[in-house]
Amino acid sequence: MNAEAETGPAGLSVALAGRLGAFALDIAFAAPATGVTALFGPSGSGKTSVLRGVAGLAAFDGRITVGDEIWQDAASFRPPHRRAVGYVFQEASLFAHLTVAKNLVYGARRSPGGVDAAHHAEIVELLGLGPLLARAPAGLSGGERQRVALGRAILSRPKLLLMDEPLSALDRFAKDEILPYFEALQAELAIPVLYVSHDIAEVERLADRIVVIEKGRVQAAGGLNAALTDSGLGFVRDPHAAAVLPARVVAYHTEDALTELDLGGQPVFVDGSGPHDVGAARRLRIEARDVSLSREIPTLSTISNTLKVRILAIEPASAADYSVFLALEGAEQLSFVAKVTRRSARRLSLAPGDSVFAQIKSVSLATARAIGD
Ligand SMILES: Nc1ncnc2c1ncn2[C@@H]1O[C@H](COP(=O)(O)OP(=O)(O)OP(=O)(O)O)[C@@H](O)[C@H]1O
Repeated sequence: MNAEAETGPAGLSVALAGRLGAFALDIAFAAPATGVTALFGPSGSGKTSVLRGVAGLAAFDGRITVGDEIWQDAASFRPPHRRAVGYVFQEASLFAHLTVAKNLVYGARRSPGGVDAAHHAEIVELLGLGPLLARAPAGLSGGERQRVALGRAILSRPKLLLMDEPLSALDRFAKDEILPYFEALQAELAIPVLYVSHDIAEVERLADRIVVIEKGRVQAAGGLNAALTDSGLGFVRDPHAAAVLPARVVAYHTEDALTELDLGGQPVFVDGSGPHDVGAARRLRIEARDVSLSREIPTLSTISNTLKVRILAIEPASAADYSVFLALEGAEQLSFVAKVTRRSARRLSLAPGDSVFAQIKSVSLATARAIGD
């Protein structure tokens, strides 16, 4: 996967270097003007330090530009209060003595345009905050508090949204409840979002791009699909390793309750997901262990999703298995991975460059969100 720096003039560009005690940070990456860029990496790799540096809360050397604004370079350093960031932390720090309604407009009152009623109504609607407005923070659940914190951050009209593991303090149930709100909101945001996480399931659902950080350095950066299926990165070694691919809804087949999508020119059928808007972009999640390979079109099979693919590479996954890296025929930039036994790979004489058929046992819509470009 190649590091990419092309984001156009309105994007975010970050280059920071410096020390925090014994820890050395030296990173550079770019993010497009819209969409979610996940900063992903192990604990202590420097993710929070990057966000703090971007917000001006930690003083590193370097250069930061947001749209046409220079926040920092060799000659200048904007202090934190002059960097229009919305910052959402692990634990929402709401004002205990103010209602949700007043917490929400706290940031907006200080923003240049003040409170915009239409924007306010839209954010309240997207985050489902209406029923909470009169409540005090003390009575809210963890997920509700995070929705309020996110609403407040956005109503301050930031040029950049920073989210530092906003779901990590929540249990799985609360996470599942809040994720659809995050997805809906992020699809509407017209600013770059940096999202720190070490939960790959969150990244699969929310991110458009990934910057992998390790020991204070950028290990890799690129689009979600490319990162998740990069043999050089660790994602494919997870037992639940999955690729996430952009698809478009073509039709809903009422008689079978199946949604048909177009994946790089090939049809894919997804069940149980109800009617969808024809033409809408969606992301598909395909787990490597749900993919099997065949030399011929499997006709006598109950599996309905078969994709024409080309083998890019074959690598050992365990003593018994290989990871087979695949590109979609006709849309080679889209990739996914099959986990197959070494025995089967030998039996089929699988080799890089071969055209084969991938049968997908289970394919799901990872989220209601599309993958941004
Ligand atoms: N003010 C500081 N002084 C000294 N060392 C610091 C300071 N702030 C952070 N560090 C160190 O810098 C390294 C990176 O920390 P950082 O919080 O950025 O990592 P992270 O990737 O966000 O980790 P986590 O996922 O655990 O939050 C850590 O080793 C940390 O101990």
